[in-house]
Amino acid sequence: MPAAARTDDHAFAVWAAEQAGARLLQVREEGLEGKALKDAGDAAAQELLAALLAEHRPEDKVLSEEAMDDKSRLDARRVWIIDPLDGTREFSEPPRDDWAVHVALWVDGDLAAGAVAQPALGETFSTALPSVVPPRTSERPRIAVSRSRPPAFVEALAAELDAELVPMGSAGVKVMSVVRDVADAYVHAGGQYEWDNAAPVAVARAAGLFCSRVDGADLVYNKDDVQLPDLIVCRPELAEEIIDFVKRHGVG
Ligand SMILES: Nc1ncnc2c1ncn2[C@@H]1O[C@H](COP(=O)(O)O)[C@@H](OP(=O)(O)O)[C@H]1O
Ligand SMILES: [Mg+2]
Repeated sequence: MPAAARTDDHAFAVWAAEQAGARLLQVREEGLEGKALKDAGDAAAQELLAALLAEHRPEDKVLSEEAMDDKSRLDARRVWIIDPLDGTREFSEPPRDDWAVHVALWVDGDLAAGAVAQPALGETFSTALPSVVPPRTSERPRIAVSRSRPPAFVEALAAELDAELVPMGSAGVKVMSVVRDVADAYVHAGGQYEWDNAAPVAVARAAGLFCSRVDGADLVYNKDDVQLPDLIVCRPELAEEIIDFVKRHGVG
């Protein structure tokens, strides 16, 4: 473990996400396919992250997609919100690289640190070294959407903004696509959970991107109900138009 990760939560998030990412790359080499590969990936990454958190941050609570929800987190000051494998479907389709490991830390009411590892891309984005979003390379806005379940309203939004849709897997990968100038916005509705977007939003905010619910409200984490069904992450100049569209048309 790097010395900084002992005391620095940003560095710990990066290290833990990369450890789980390395484990997932190994699992992908074990000859499994389909559901067996998905299940093995979810289990291996969960086991590794749970062990690292128990050993190195024993006082903290954890909210994970792959573990029972321990409600004592609601009275805690520090809660790690993790998705050991986001984009499980794409993980099971090698050599796709649109899957990720999410590690976020929530402290006293808001996200305080986060890392999103994209192991098959060899990249980790984090609050340890906030990303600098490159200048926009596309004149037409590009909107990242779910590859397997794109929300219907995003097509109408794209038509209004004269935008192009860029389908890909994983919420973390879609948020990082905005950080990387592969897309200019990620707009989602219809279902998601805190672990799907906590670490990505921590990273995107640190990079200066706009992040909110689709109606412009704040994203709130470590709630009793962990559903967080919709969000926008975009270049700041696109936020008003997107929220305005949702106010006029809804997300139905
Ligand atoms: N309508 C929905 N309801 C619940 N979860 C959803 C959802 N749409 C997307 N997600 C979750 O968000 C993540 C990204 O999905 P997508 O690739 O379709 O954009 C996936 O996480 P997991 O892969 O961790 O299950 C997926 O389960
Ligand atoms: Mg997920």
